[in-house]
Amino acid sequence: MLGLPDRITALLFDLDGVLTDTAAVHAQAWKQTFEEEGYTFDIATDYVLYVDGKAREDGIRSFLASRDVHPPESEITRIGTVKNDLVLRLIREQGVEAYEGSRRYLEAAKAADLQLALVSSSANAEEVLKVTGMDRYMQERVDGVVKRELNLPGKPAPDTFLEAARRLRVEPAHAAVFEDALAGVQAGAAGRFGFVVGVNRANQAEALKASGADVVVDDLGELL
Ligand SMILES: O=P(O)(O)OC[C@H]1O[C@@H](O)[C@H](O)[C@@H](O)[C@@H]1O
Repeated sequence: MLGLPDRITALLFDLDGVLTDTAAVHAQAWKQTFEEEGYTFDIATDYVLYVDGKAREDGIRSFLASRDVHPPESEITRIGTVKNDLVLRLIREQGVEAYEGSRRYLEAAKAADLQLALVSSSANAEEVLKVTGMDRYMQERVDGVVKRELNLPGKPAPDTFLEAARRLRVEPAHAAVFEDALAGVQAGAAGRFGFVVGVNRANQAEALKASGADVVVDDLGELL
């Protein structure tokens, strides 16, 4: 059913790039922020490898470490605030669109009585989910704010996905993970979830497979 093995009863969705087109906005905001800080920043490599899918501070730490820069926490927080102000401004200016295929998929999953949860690294997930009206599909939300409150390690660690499964009272083996970021697919594989769907929005089907995706699609509508 829905392109998933029969054992799957719960679906855990990433947000930016899986349900909404906000991944590109985040990438653009990170590029502008790091370039203003004096670094070269390539979306196809730097964003994909070091920042995509990770919590804000983890992304900053990981990108700067790739340049052998290891700043104090105050500096990480400062850069994070600059980027967040920018991404919120871009989102306000450009608006947020939910992918039509994803909306249809959520609708079908609800109709099939599957359990649904959102698992996003973003501290802005609640707002983004709400403006698209997709919050009504989700029984649970483990986002960047919850991650901070519970002090959970972020993606590529599996902990945020495991927390969502725990809240839905489902074993990881019976839950499927939907992710567009390499760090997110790695988290799904590390948590031994029953199925990992890689959503290829950035021409990286092979890398998603190599990171642990069981199947790779360009759009969730393909699974219907
Ligand atoms: O800075 P935020 O909104 O808390 O988001 C953190 C991360 O959230 C992820 O969903 C995005 O893929 C990243 O690009 C982003 O950096």
